[in-house]
This record gives sequence, C-alpha cells and structure tokens, in this order.
Amino acid sequence: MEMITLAMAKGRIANEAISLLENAGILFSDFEDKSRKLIFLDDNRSIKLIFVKAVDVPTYVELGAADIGVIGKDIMLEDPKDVYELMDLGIGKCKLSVAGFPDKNLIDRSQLTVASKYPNLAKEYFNQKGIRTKMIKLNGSVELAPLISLADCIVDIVETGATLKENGLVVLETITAVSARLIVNKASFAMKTECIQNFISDVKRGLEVYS
Ligand SMILES: Nc1ncnc2c1ncn2[C@@H]1O[C@H](COP(=O)(O)OP(=O)(O)OP(=O)(O)O)[C@@H](O)[C@H]1O
Ligand SMILES: O=P(O)(O)OC[C@H]1O[C@H](OP(=O)(O)OP(=O)(O)O)[C@H](O)[C@@H]1O
Repeated sequence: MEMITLAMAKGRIANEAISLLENAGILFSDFEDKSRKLIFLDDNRSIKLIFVKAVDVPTYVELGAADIGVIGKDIMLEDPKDVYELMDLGIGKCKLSVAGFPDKNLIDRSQLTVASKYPNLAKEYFNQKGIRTKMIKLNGSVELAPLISLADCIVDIVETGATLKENGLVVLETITAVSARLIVNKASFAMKTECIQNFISDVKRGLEVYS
C-alpha cells in the first residue's frame, strides 16, 4: 500500500491529534512526547508522521513534501496556501482576539500600533473597520507589547484567558474562532485518492469517538 506523509507541529496540537488518530485506529506506538525524533511510522507502516514547525506545515503540504497536514486555522488565515482544507478536526480550539488594557477605547481611534504574530490578518481586520495600523510583527510573548508601551493593543490567540489576566489585559474584540484543520496537497489528492479518502474516513470515525 502507498504511504501517506502527514505533517504536524510538536506540542499541543500533536498530542491531541495523535489521540484522535488512536481513536481512528491509527497507532503511533513509538511516539514519545519528549523525543527529539522528527519522523515516526504508524504501527501499520502506512503513515509517515513528520514533525515540522507549525507555520511551516502548510508549506510542506503545498510543495508536496507532505501529502496531508494538521494545522491551526490561524496559520491558514495569516498566510493562505494553495492546498485543500478538507476537515475541521475540532482540536486546538481557541479564539483570535484583539486584546489590550480594559480602559482603552480603540474603536474611536483612527490609527493604532498593533503587535501580533499575525500581521496580515490583524492589518486586514483593522482596515475593514477603517482603522489604519502600524503593525509590529512579534514571534511570542505578544502580551508584553502593551505593558511596555510597544503597542496600543495586540492580536493573539486566547484559550483560557490566563495569559491575558495575569498581565492585566482583556479581550477587546473577538476576531474569529480557531481550530485545527486537515489540509491536503492537491496533486496527492488526485494521485493517492483512495489512500487519502480511507485516511479521512478513519479520522471521521475517530472524531465521532473522540468527541
Ligand atoms: N493556548 C492555546 N490553546 C489552544 N490552541 C492554541 C493555543 N495557542 C495556540 N494554539 C493553536 O495551536 C497551534 C500551534 O500552537 P503552538 O503554540 O504549538 O505553536 P507555535 O506557538 O507557533 O509554536 P512554537 O512554540 O514552536 O513557536 C496554533 O497555531 C493555534 O492554532
Ligand atoms: O489564553 P491562554 O490559555 O493563556 O493561551 C493563550 C496563550 O497561548 C499562546 O501562547 P504560547 O503558549 O504558544 O506561547 P508564545 O508566547 O510563545 O506564543 C498564545 O500566543 C497566548 O499567549
């Protein structure tokens, strides 16, 4: 049988995705969360799991280095790629939000300095509201930016809200809900149709058990 290459990022999404695959009968018995290994085969040797950085997952899939990927919708919105987005996996749930100090009325402002890991998405969001932005692209600890007057507000992921709370910030606006998606390389979908369809049916079944 043909092998499918599946790309995902280590960390929170991988742990949930591997449990979901287990429910679908796709077992990665060799997988260890703490391992530094980057490639794992499933027990049936039909899926090759490769670990890449989250923002690189769509690139691997677009270029065909992976047939399938599991990736947060946030990453797809920030940097859309030419791939099929076939399924909402319902894991990695969080919200993309505008956050800042509770007393800031941002709606009245005509120009804002915004810090974010998602500069394209954030710029478009404020543009649609007629607010001009100076975007500051950060790669982590985004909540720090308003605290040290680097930005008026941030656009970032909020899950429990603990990071905002501990830093004296609040959600000012919710942009969109986010969850992990299954994306597929277009040529792979045409050439490995049966394999990929079988994988998707397994995952759908796994989702029913998982949820
Ligand atoms: N706190 C969170 N709760 C739930 N899902 C989250 C949370 N933070 C991020 N995510 C989702 O999980 C995906 C991967 O997040 P993760 O933190 O593992 O990646 P990253 O921060 O880009 O990676 P790295 O830690 O390597 O910089 C995000 O793109 C988003 O869809
Ligand atoms: O609402 P919460 O449950 O607190 O989760 C939100 C936090 O999780 C993510 O950060 P991550 O852990 O990826 O760290 P980072 O600062 O390196 O991006 C996100 O960027 C927020 O900072």
